Amino acid sequence: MATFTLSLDPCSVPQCFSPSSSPSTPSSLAHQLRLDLPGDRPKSAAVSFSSSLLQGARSHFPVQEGKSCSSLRTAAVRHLEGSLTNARGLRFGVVVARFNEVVTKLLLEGALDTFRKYSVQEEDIEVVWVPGSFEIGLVAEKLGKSGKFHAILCIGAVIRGDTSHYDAVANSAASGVLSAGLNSGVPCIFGVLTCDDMDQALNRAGGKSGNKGSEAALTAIEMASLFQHHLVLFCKDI
Ligand SMILES: Nc1c(NC[C@H](O)[C@H](O)[C@H](O)CO)[nH]c(=O)[nH]c1=O
Ligand SMILES: CC(=O)[C@@H](O)COP(=O)(O)O
Repeated sequence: MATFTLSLDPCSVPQCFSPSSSPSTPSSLAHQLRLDLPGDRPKSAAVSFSSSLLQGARSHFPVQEGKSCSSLRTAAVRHLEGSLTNARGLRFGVVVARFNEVVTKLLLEGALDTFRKYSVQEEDIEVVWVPGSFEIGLVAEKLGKSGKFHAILCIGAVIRGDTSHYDAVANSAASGVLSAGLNSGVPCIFGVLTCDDMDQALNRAGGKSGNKGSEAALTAIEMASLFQHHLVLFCKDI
């Protein structure tokens, strides 16, 4: 077994990944990423990463072996993937549009329910209401840049009317959330419905097509975990 130790300057870890309420704070010790690579690693082997700085007691995170891509997993290629099982301690901002509130409240309920089921603590969730989906991106970027959250979940419901207004709001919401993530370096998740009518929207807010708020919360947890547990050790500038 060959062991490689990679030392990282603690100053290189972006502030956004050391939320102010996190139990671990940067110390003068260098981060150490140890990769224990068996000579002939079996297909099912997981690579583990340790960081005493970032995780404290939660310092050992095996890379998840994805169910769907097992045929792509080889001994030589390292796969990094966020996990849904290590959500305790992750902090989430949720931006919710009031427009079509009958729908967005249900999406938010689904999201909060999912956070709870995956052990995200209520005190680690901040919900910010905005007038409509058009306003989501700006607030998401602000929250992302605050350094207080591991991911931002954006919730809205754009429902087609008689004019082209729908396209403007739907496209702006999507590009706003995308920009927020790119500009802040914090995952911003798109939980905004874009529907032709209210029936379509209600079906996706806890009706027969599931709850997209809940699905988006899962995406938020996975992305937060990917960044916090894996990428932060590799990518200084993310
Ligand atoms: N029509 C919908 C809107 N419109 C409002 C805009 O989002 C925005 O608040 C207004 O243009 C002021 O900037 N918002 C939705 O979330 N859903 C809609 O269907
Ligand atoms: C999506 C919407 O924007 C909607 O409220 C606007 O309706 P309309 O196109 O009939 O003005």
